[in-house]
Amino acid sequence: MLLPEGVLINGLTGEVSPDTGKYTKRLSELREVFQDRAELDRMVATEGDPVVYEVIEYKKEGSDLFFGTTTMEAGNVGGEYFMTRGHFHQRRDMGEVYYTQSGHGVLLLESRDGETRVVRMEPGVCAFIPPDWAHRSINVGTEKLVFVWVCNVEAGHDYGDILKRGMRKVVVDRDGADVIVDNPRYAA
Ligand SMILES: O=P(O)(O)OC[C@H]1O[C@H](O)[C@H](O)[C@@H](O)[C@@H]1O
Ligand SMILES: [Fe+2]
Repeated sequence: MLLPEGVLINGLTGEVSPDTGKYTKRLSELREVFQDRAELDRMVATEGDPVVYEVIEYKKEGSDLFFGTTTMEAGNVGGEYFMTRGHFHQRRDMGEVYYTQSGHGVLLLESRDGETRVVRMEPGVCAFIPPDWAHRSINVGTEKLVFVWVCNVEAGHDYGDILKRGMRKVVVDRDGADVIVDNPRYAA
């Protein structure tokens, strides 16, 4: 029998206590994700391959739900803000919840038929990600972006389409403001 438990989450650092697993994504592992690969290579070589985000989870064998945090560093690659890979769920009938704790971000979503939506990620905003919308989070601020996510353990990740083609829109820095523009590399 699974037992109830209170899990302490630090909304400024993303620390989860207790946690059951974590991983870090560094810039060199996200080469397909960014437009300016020469600049990315330069940053990897000269800036010590910076951490872009860390995921910490709390998952109990036998449960239908799991949750955790994603903590995104501030930064950009040639003006394109640090972002997650982005994915659809393998299970097309399963959505997700993202509850922003600190920082400033953009949640970029794309439906199967190519509609784009944006939900601003600000502390206190709980984003509803409906089933079958691809989702990517982007740190557009100057501090860490920390959010709690809650998902069904069966949802799974489908990275294929997004890693291959990118999303239709990208979020870039223009004179300190975040703007959403067409992805120059997007190939339908
Ligand atoms: O897996 P990515 O698209 O790079 O996003 C990183 C992570 O972001 C959120 O925390 C999701 O809930 C995770 O399932 C996801 O893995
Ligand atoms: Fe997801």
